[in-house]
Amino acid sequence: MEAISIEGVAKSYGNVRAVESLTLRVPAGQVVAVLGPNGAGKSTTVSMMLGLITPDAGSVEMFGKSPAEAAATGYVGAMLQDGDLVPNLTVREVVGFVRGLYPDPMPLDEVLELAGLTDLAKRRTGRLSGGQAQRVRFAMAIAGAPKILVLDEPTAALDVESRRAFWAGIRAYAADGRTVLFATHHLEEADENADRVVVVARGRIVADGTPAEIKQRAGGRAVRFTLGDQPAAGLERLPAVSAVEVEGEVATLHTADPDTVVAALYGTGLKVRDLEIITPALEDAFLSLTSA
Ligand SMILES: Nc1ncnc2c1ncn2[C@@H]1O[C@H](COP(=O)(O)OP(=O)(O)OP(=O)(O)O)[C@@H](O)[C@H]1O
Repeated sequence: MEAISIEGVAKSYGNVRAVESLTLRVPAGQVVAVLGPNGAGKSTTVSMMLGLITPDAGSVEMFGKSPAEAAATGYVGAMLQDGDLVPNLTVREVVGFVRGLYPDPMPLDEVLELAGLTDLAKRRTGRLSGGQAQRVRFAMAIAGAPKILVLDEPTAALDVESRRAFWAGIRAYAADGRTVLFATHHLEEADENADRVVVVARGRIVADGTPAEIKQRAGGRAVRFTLGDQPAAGLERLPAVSAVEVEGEVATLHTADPDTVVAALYGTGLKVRDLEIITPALEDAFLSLTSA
């Protein structure tokens, strides 16, 4: 049975189509990144998975249960973008309280350890930094030992150091065969932490694969050289070229096969200077996938 089964869900707000007929099946034990730019429909999808929003069409099941049943039985734990913490309780009290709501929770000390909160257990939550408060939200999400953990842009408020610690905690949690789905708009975060990346744009899935496949699909490599004042016309028709960009005197030919492009380029009669083969930055690759 799939851990998460999202079948043809759709959601509009007035005339904004936030999610359009999205289907996603996640086997148990997979760590999936839902990657997309702002407004792509990630939060709406996550909210439908958790039963916080009812889809206009389609259905969601977690291990065969409805979102409401999955939440009630502790199958799913969630960390959303916001959510206030009760300020006058200690970290240990807050996490302990949430833990007490579940039928088969994780030992409290283990939760605090995984979330990096052991040393902060006696601190009142009103006195935590933004990053520390985010760790408490993570602890609350895993306290019930959910089989499925859903996180909506979990590191948005964290600095680099806290991000690293945070992802180490998630990976440790997932290592026990648990299923994790997280939304992010950082390709690097998806690349480093997910087994599978589902790219969402304008409410639809535009790519789905391993991080390596996604990078490959996003254009792979590029051949860059100084074109000077020679005409760029015709470069896009060279074999294996998927796209051409010219900026000032520099031309960039996107391709999955740079060797073929270089060979063809020398056959054009153009004067090619400063030739290099580059791997475009991950963010550029992501943009090329998500822009219409
Ligand atoms: N409550 C709402 N009322 C009206 N429109 C909404 C509402 N929530 C979301 N939208 C719109 O639906 C679309 C998808 O939004 P959603 O929050 O799901 O995207 P997202 O990918 O999570 O974006 P972000 O990364 O900015 O959180 C956007 O156009 C957004 O403006």
